Amino acid sequence: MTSPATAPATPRPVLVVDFGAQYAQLIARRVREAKVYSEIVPHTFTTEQMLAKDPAAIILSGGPSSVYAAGAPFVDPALFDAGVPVLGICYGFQAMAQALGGTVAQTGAREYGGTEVEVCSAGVLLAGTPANQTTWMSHGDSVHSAPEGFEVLATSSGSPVAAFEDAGRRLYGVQWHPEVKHSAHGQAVLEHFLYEGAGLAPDWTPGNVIADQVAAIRAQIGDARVICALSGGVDSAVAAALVQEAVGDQLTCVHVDHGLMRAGEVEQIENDFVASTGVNLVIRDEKERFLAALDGVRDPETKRKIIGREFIRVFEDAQRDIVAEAGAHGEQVRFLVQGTLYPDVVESGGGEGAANIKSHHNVGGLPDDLQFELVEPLRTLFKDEVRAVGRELGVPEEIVSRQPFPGPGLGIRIVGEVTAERLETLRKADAIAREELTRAGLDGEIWQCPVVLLADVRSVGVQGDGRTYGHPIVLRPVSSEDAMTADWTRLPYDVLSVISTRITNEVSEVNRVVLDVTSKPPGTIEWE
Ligand SMILES: Nc1ncnc2c1ncn2[C@@H]1O[C@H](COP(=O)(O)OP(=O)(O)OP(=O)(O)O)[C@@H](O)[C@H]1O
Ligand SMILES: O=c1[nH]c(=O)c2[nH+]cn([C@@H]3O[C@H](COP(=O)(O)O)[C@@H](O)[C@H]3O)c2[nH]1
Ligand SMILES: NC(=O)CC[C@H](N)C(=O)O
Ligand SMILES: [Mg+2]
Repeated sequence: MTSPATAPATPRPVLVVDFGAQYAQLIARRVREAKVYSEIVPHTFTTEQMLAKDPAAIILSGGPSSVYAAGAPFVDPALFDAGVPVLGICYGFQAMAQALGGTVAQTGAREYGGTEVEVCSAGVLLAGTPANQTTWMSHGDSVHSAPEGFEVLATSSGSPVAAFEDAGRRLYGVQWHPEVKHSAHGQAVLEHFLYEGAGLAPDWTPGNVIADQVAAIRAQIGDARVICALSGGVDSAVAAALVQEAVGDQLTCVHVDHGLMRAGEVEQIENDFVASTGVNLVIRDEKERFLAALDGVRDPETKRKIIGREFIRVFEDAQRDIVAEAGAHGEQVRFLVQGTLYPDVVESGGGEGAANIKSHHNVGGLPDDLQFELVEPLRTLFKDEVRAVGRELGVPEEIVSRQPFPGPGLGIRIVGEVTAERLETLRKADAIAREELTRAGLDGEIWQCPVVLLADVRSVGVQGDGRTYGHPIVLRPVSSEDAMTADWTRLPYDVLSVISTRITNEVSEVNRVVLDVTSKPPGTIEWE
């Protein structure tokens, strides 16, 4: 092994080959967490292009295709003869099996979410992990027989071969997603591949994100003025802090009060946020504008696109006002800072070949005629990495540890048309749920808890001996590491009971409260 003194400045990367996975970036990140340097490359890279990067190992990601379908991305079998250790995950595992002479087919038993696997031989990959373990799967195809020379390590009810390895050739594969925290021993599996399988040492520590970003922001913005879209949430607060660190008072933050915020939120930003961060903040009251733009709209993607477009129109107005205030010599504000994170990009179909699940207002929902140059210092990071950066920058803990709240706000938590009355109904129900969860001391356990109004659904109830025909409220408490996957939070029944009773007593339009017990996948966190 190379001694530190002679180690090259840029270590040999572990390449993550992206087959259009929702989780490719997550794989890279788990590798970085294991203190091994990692980069993502598209599956369109040829074997020569990959080998030109002198990879220390290669990980083949999952993906939406079926390996046996016409035109599906495939792995050049020559890759497996290059002497580079390879780990295949889900689609990558199936592609590897097929390329080396194994068989892949649909079993008819699809496995989504938590799945039990039975270890038949731990090998290198599963060494030291339990004989029965819960993994996170998301697949419809399975490997039926392993290629010659491979040992089968595990099986599940829907996967005759759920993991295999050929330790001699340093080739490994798993049907489940070890990069996902819900796979009980996922990180151990990755580390076994990296340390034992590929013989790598945990000697790469991430560079100083803050120093790098501050330098990059200075280079991008120079001495120009910049506005930051500030929601009061974690991401934009940390993005604003980074930009403030880089260019100081060239920055003005703009918060859009679109009428889709929860009870008390705008006041909180106006008072607490400014007091604790000292940012220069403009709040724009745009409630009427957003309600008018959403009038009659029921389709979730249309709502998202409208909200994304109106956000930008408001920032354009804000920049005109800032210029006007600066007088005749005021220059245009060309730069717009957004707290975009990597999951927003992936879910908007921004990852190589990844499917568009929903257009996040700040990515896929942006209008085509966008005039601003975007400054997005957090675009490759995940939430917990952003929180770490925020703490390092001294952003107050009550902001850094806040639960996420989506930019389109309650607009995508009303299933059906958004109206002022429905917003009021949802705001009341949401305030009750939040108050009771906080009172029960559960905020730290929950990633977030969307409260959703099924405005187009009505059901019969009985209240005060009379018939009611009201709307249901859905509680969607989830636990998650990074919002890429999630599980429903097992809240205590007595807390659920108090929330249900209070909502049906205090919010007259609601006569039923239901609990969403779906993991992600297959559900997403928000309903729209
Ligand atoms: N009401 C708003 N006013 C101004 N900008 C907003 C508003 N809502 C969202 N944004 C912008 O859109 C970005 C994405 O929103 P998102 O909710 O993902 O991030 P956040 O609010 O900063 O953090 P969190 O995920 O913790 O809620 C924000 O970082 C911010 O730049
Ligand atoms: O700023 C945002 N703009 C959006 O358009 C948006 N849509 C979803 N979310 C948040 O993203 C995370 C993942 O949500 P989903 O599982 O619903 O995709 C969850 O934390 C959601 O609250 C959004 N945030
Ligand atoms: N998540 C994946 O990689 C899925 C692989 C393949 N599309 C299947 O359904 O089996
Ligand atoms: Mg937010």
